[in-house]
Amino acid sequence: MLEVEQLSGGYPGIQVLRNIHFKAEPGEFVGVIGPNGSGKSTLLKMLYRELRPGTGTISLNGTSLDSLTQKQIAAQLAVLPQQEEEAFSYTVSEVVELGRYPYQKGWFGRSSREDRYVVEEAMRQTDVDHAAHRTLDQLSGGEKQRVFLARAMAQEPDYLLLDEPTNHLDVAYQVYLLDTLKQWAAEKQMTVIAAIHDLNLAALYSDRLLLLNKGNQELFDQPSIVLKKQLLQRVYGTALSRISHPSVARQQLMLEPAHLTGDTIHGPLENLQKKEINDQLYVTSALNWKTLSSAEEGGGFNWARTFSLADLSSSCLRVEEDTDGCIKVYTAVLNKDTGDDPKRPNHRQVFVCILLFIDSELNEGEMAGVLASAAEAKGGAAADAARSEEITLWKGPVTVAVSGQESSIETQEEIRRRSARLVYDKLK
Ligand SMILES: Nc1ncnc2c1ncn2[C@@H]1O[C@H](COP(=O)(O)OP(=O)(O)OP(=O)(O)O)[C@@H](O)[C@H]1O
Repeated sequence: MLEVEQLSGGYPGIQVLRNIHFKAEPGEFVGVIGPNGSGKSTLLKMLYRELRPGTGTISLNGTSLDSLTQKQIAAQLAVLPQQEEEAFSYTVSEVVELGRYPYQKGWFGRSSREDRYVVEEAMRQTDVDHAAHRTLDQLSGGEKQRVFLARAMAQEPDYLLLDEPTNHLDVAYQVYLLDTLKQWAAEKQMTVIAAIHDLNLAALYSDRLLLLNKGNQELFDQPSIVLKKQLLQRVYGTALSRISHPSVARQQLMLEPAHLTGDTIHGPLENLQKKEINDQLYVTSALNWKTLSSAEEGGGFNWARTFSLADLSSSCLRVEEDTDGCIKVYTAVLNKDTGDDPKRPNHRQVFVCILLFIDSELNEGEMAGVLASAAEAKGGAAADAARSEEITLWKGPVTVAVSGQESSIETQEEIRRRSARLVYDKLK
């Protein structure tokens, strides 16, 4: 276990860190996050003893770093610093071999067969084995980063400290590197402590996060607790939104660029326009609407400013629109004769497309509620039609689009009720 207690200090005449205290368990991945200059690199430097703390202690498995020699520390703890000042005339395999130094005995320690195996394995896992005999100055930034990671892995550490490990890496290698670290951490019960700028990567890979703010420990806890919108907005001083990752159980943070926010238009419902393009009828808007659609293709949540409404080439098409306060509904109803079935001569298919525009701020759950109410109203209209006519089969999507602006309607319940009524009235 790596334990940090009451750690303070920094550089000559500059106090950077104040009272940092946390414990990292074997196999745990701890992400260190915080704004530029908050002290992430300074903390890591203290953990790998490039800097001595002013006060406080750092211990590995209960033994203070102060009572260990540099070689004893290197046998347990490996580092991937932010900037490497290596002699670039070394070859890749020579650099990775340096990782075996803590295990070699005597002044001229020679590589054992095991050393060579570990070096080759580390180069293979970081995908630099093909460049084993090239010198570092012939490699790209990302390739060099992977060579230094291979060197750290060749050290077979119990603790791995990384300062911005995904710097220089393309997205595929970022995921590959962090997946590999996670796997190593679990298999070898290695503790990983990584300073990471990218909050989304930190959220995806960290078991716990240490959030630093101006040298102080703001919070040390699970990602779902640390990555809170209000807290991060205060610490980083920028607007962001928190959402659930669409496919894995983690939170993600979305930035809100100034040129895209404030996308507000006065009276967006009046600015909706019907347009005919190539026999298709569309509704278009100057505003980006957040949408939820039950369409089989392109369904789910989205952003859109052009909405397909109906196919105009059909002769029996009815298109209607209606507005009620901050809600506008478009319905397109297309009757399709399917009278070629002798057992059901009057059987008709009705294709219905519903577009509901709501000039209001609804969250995703509330949008789903409106969509469900509209679909229920459509079902009610279909049942009424089936009673008075021959058998009909109603198909077609419901789409709810919200402007995200303040609304004149006070309750979500009212929005649902009015939406359902508009849909039912237009279809019956
Ligand atoms: N060698 C140094 N001498 C004096 N002050 C330093 C030195 N290195 C860093 N600092 C200062 O210490 C503070 C913390 O820097 P540090 O590099 O630890 O921050 P960081 O969180 O890693 O930042 P970044 O996200 O920009 O990498 C900063 O104010 C920085 O200017």
